[in-house]
Amino acid sequence: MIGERDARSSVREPAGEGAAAVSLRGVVKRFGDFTAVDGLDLEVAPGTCLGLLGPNGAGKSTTMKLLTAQAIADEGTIRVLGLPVPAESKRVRAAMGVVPQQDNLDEELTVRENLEVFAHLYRVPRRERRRAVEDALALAHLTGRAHTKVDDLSGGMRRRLLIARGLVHRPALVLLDEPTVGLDPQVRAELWGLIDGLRSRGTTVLMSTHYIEEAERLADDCALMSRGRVVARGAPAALIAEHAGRRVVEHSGPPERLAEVERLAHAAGLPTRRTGPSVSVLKAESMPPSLADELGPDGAYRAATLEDVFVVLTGEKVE
Ligand SMILES: Nc1ncnc2c1ncn2[C@@H]1O[C@H](COP(=O)(O)OP(=O)(O)OP(=O)(O)O)[C@@H](O)[C@H]1O
Repeated sequence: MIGERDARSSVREPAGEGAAAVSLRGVVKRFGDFTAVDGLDLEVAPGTCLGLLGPNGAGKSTTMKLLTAQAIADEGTIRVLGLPVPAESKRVRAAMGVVPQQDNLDEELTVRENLEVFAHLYRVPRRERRRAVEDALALAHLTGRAHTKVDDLSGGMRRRLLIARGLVHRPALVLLDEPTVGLDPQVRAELWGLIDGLRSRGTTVLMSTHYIEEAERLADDCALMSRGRVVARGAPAALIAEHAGRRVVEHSGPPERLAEVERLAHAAGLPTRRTGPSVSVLKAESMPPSLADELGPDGAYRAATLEDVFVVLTGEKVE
């Protein structure tokens, strides 16, 4: 029988040259009559950070749960670090780090004790445990708080500890489910620094988020999910270029004026999105001069963003 430690070292390198760290093919997950994940194909290259982006209910959390076998797919195949899931889910769970959306830290224990418990659970060898805990403390900038009880930490510190706890065994792959949801901008920026640091260590990161800026800042590659499927995939800049072009022109006015702008833009094959009391025409750089004349000179030009792509492809507003 293979030991936990052997299991860890054998899955550290995914099988085969360039093999994906995570691979889902044709994955379907239903809850009763409702299909939450609907034929999902997704691969994450080793050493990259993939942002799984999508509106509420798109199926991001369910996808994460399928990777840890907390949910079992009805159809399709899943491989994580070269191993099939759920068949090898125990080995897979030992080899990866999972940072849940919900804070489930042990409030009675200190920061260090929380990390020690997980180092033990993840079977970090006894002689390496102290070092592993020190490294995790340093990574999360919590060395000075090692003896503080979790109960006495700020929200941002708790979230950093939650991430550090998922990293204490130096996993090759980390799953981050909405790592900064509900946090204030300053704490969010702190966590972005921490997550960025993982990439420089060569850790593969799969991060779900519905914050566009988070994906834009951190992800090498984004998979945009809507209704259980990936509707677009690529580096943020490439997605913007493909779906929103370089420039966007915003026209404001009463509802009938907005509807007219939309009609003219669509007739010319240009996508649009509503932004409050205005309508944005995407790919404005390819607008025929005759259309520019018809729309008039009152438009405000700006650079296209990933948010434009998100809204156009998912039909959802950004929070
Ligand atoms: N255990 C369950 N039973 C029934 N329906 C579920 C269950 N888990 C998820 N769903 C439904 O599946 C859909 C996808 O949910 P999921 O949590 O994966 O979305 P998400 O993209 O992570 O959204 P959020 O950002 O809101 O977490 C939702 O409509 C949700 O209500």
